[in-house]
Amino acid sequence: MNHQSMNIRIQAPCPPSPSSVLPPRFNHKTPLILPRVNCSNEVVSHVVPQMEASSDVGNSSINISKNKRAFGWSQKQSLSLKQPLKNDLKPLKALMTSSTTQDTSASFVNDGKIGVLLLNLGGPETLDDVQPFLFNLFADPDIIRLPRLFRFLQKPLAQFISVARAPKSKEGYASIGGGSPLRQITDAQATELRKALYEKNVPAEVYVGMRYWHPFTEEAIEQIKKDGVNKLVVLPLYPQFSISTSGSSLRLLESIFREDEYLVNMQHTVIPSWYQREGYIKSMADLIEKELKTFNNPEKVMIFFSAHGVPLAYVEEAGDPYKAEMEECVDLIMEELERRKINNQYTLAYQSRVGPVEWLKPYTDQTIIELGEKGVKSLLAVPISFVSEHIETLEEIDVEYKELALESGIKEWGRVPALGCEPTFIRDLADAVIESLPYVGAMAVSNLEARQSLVPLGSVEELLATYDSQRRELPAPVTVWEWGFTKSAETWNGRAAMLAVIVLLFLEVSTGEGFLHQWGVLPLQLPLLP
Ligand SMILES: C=CC1=C(C)c2cc3[nH]c(cc4nc(cc5[nH]c(cc1n2)c(C)c5CCC(=O)O)C(CCC(=O)O)=C4C)c(C)c3C=C
Ligand SMILES: [Fe+2]
Repeated sequence: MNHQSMNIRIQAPCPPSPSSVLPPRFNHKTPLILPRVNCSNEVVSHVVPQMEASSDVGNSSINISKNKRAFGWSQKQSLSLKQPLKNDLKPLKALMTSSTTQDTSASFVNDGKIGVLLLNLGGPETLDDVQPFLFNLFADPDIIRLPRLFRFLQKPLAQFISVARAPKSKEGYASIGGGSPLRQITDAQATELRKALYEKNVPAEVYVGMRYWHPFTEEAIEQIKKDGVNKLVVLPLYPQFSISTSGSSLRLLESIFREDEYLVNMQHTVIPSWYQREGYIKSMADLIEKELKTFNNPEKVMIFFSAHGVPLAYVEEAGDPYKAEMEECVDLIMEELERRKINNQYTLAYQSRVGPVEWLKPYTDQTIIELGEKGVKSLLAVPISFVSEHIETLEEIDVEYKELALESGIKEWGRVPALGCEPTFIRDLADAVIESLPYVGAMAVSNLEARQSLVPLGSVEELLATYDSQRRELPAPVTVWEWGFTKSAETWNGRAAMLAVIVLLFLEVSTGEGFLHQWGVLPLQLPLLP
């Protein structure tokens, strides 16, 4: 990635250097909070605890330990700032307070029009949208990665898989009311975030850019340009970073930025993940604490964190920090609960796998069965990877997993709602945005201290350069053949079938004849994305 071509304006004291990319693991210490689904219009008072912000930026260790205490951070996530900070690193001071500071905002708000771009996945709004939505999803090389030689088949394959999967997906969406609630909830979150920013004296417009359905990221960017935004904070609505979610959206954004005169000159910064923010952790703990009280014996309930899975190779071969961030997130929530004298047993599993390859384990369905076998009687499901209700909470958890749990001997079942527009959460998102403002346009910071600082901020291209440099081609899931009815055999059969499909598709596309043409799947109606 060519940093020069992005023409970032550097505000930081030190010039950019090739070593200025963020560390390989996107384990950034950014703060945030989230609340619940009822996006009301209530006016929210500012209750973020005021922290004692030292004016002595030079003595970083003192500042940081104060913050750690105030946040109640664990030893595990303590900051590794060993060297003293330089006095000229002013933005860091702002980032060290969770109260986010009217004074911080004042100095950055006045000279420019601020925009916040919320990135999300998007979902079909009607049943007719389901197949084209799935096409967009499977056409994304960050979701299905074909070997270089077969890249030209990405769209035909996406068409094939989306058509094949659409009936099952449609059933799911039909059962939750005929479409995904994602757009409505994300719009409401944007509205509440704008209000929260305004209440903190930071007037900013908030935009929603979806990856696979309306309003597409491209549409949001057009609006951002029309509105004359010149300082942009990019905030993916995924607490934990994954190549398949935030990474994919940032990659798209980077390609849009690269090709656009206006955007090349717009200052921006990115908050790549924020699962470790005090506000988010406390909001999750609040929801869990509240839901536990609905059980007959709250202390006997197994807290069951269920995260959306990703293929194992993303983590093991491509360096996706998703699993590590997820585990740390769960630890932080449990530590917060322990501080509240809630010492329940807990577990983490991964749901929603698709396709023939191995995904992150343990799988949610298998874990539920095992817990039933072990005699667990009460289970509280906690969706952990996403902050809105969506098909995988409303259908997969509430219907499929609940049924499985009851069949497996679990007697009492509960589910924590997604955060949605919980006021504490939205306020913390606003704080995260405000804390990032000093970094808008300043991300080519070569300063080691800044890169080690608590905030995982980075410009789009720097983040992606880092993650690209870590990542190799996604490998085959199994490399050795084993005889018998084994996992290996299953995988190789799957691969053989996939190869056959690819060859057939290739023949179809090149000859214009075949069973897909007979079924009307081909010729393709491709241009769903610009
Ligand atoms: C952190 C959240 C998510 C991760 C990680 C993720 C990875 C991932 N997903 C698929 C395949 C599908 N995802 C689908 C929908 C969907 N996925 C997420 C979140 C994550 N996905 C959301 C929020 C949604 C939208 C839900 C809605 O309400 O509309 C779908 C479509 C639904 C279905 O048919 O099941 C698919 C397919 C892969 C392959 C993947 C990682 C590589
Ligand atoms: Fe997904």
